[in-house]
Amino acid sequence: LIGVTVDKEKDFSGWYQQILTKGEMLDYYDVSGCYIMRPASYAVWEQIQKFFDEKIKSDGVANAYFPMFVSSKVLEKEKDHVEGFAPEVAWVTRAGSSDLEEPIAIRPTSETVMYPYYAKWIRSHRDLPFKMNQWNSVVRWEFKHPQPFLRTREFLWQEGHTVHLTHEDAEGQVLRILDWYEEIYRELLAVPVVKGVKTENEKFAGGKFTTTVEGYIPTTGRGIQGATSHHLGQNFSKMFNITVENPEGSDKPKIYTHQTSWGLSTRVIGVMVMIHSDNKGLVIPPRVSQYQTVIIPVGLTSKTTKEVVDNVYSSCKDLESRLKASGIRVTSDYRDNYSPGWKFSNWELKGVPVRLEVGPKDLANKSVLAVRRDTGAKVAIKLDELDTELPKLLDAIHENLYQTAKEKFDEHRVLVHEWSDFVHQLNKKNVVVAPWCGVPECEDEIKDKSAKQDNGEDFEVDEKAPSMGAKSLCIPYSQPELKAGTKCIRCEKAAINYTMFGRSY
Ligand SMILES: O=C(C[C@H]1NCCC[C@H]1O)Cn1cnc2c(c1=O)CCCC2
Ligand SMILES: [Mg+2]
Repeated sequence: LIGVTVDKEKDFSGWYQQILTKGEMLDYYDVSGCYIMRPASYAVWEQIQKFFDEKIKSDGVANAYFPMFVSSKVLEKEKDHVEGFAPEVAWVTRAGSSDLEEPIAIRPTSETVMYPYYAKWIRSHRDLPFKMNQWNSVVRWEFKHPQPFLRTREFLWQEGHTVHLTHEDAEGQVLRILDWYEEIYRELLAVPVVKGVKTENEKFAGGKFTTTVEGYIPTTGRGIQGATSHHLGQNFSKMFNITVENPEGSDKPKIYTHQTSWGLSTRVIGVMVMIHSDNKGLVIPPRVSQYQTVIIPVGLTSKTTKEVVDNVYSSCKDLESRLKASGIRVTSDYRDNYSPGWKFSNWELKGVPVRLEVGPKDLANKSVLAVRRDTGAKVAIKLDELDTELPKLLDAIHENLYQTAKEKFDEHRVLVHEWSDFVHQLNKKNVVVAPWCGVPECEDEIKDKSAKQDNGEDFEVDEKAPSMGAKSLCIPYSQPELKAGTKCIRCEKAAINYTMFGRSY
């Protein structure tokens, strides 16, 4: 097993594929666009599930499970948002050698699966707020170039769907979930994101408004949508007749309920890897790493006496059980057919945050040598202080990963007021915050006119690469002050806000 042979800056997608497979996070599968999540990446997803499940349960959300199959008459009930995506819907048309009477869709999302039953179960305003979530997988038969974790034909996610008596109650739900999404990124994945609202062009067509957390990939200078939380208004309750009797009296008209839906998927793992990992392999933030520490015996040669060897191994095993008892996710590498040096590279490839080297000299000093994966720094830690020092070291690593990524994002998010500067900044791997008029046609124009090189030439179209046109990423909640008379970055209309634009995934 050799290390990474591709440079992150020179061949980003080749590098990305290599560290995922060599770091044993993922393997390729014989159905195109589908991948195997191996334990190292599934462990990340489990940490995210643990964190988020606790939050939503504290908010009164119940988990449930609905069938993955959707009949065509039900799926096509939500006309406007399905037909836009219809090419992505996968259908079952045959079982064994006999064709099905009616083809059956595999869920691409579960609105049309769940909402007919919401209409059946929700009768009185006392049933509200009604909150359910599914941890499941969905299928979208994407035709664009697949990317592990970022664009796959099946992915794991959670999809939350809530029902409220009022618009405001639903809005509160949307924003609470958005805050928890931001917290997953910041506190678990050490990834900074910008919270905001999607423009009319980019929002979920079936909803009222879409909120989002937007990430940034420094190597490509591209923005990436991290998760979305939608206010659906009464669009779906009118379509599926999800109503409650009026609390003010049964003679009053029934109330169409106000709904939300929100989703975060295994795409987050791809974002984390792309931001933190390096040319030695994966760098996994400690709070989501399958193993936070790996213990490796060192300093043993063919001349070392059996007594010393045994003492090193027994000390390692004691250390391992002590750290496990204090809640650290620890593993060890006692393979006697590999050298310590080989092991160091192997565990760096896997991205384990801290390596503990344990040798006769260390034990003589009653210490171990801790080596950080993020900076490579080495620090001797007293054996009897490990229980307190190691958690601190892991938190320091998390903080460093987050601050490093935040500085990069802040440095590459530039304020632009002149169109002549817009494309130039994109070509310097920046995302742009610019005054904007809010008109959808203007956004289309910005996308068309921004797929340019600095000399004004178009980029040659590479069907494998995502487009070079800049999309709106979000209207950030934190807005620069909009001075009266400020013009839209692209057209001469008055600007109504500052919007973040960027090339994206
Ligand atoms: O899925 C959503 C909205 C919503 N679904 C639930 C989780 C939150 C949010 O993603 C949008 N959407 C995306 N993609 C597709 C559809 C779709 O509705 C329907 C048809 C197939 C492809
Ligand atoms: Mg899609």
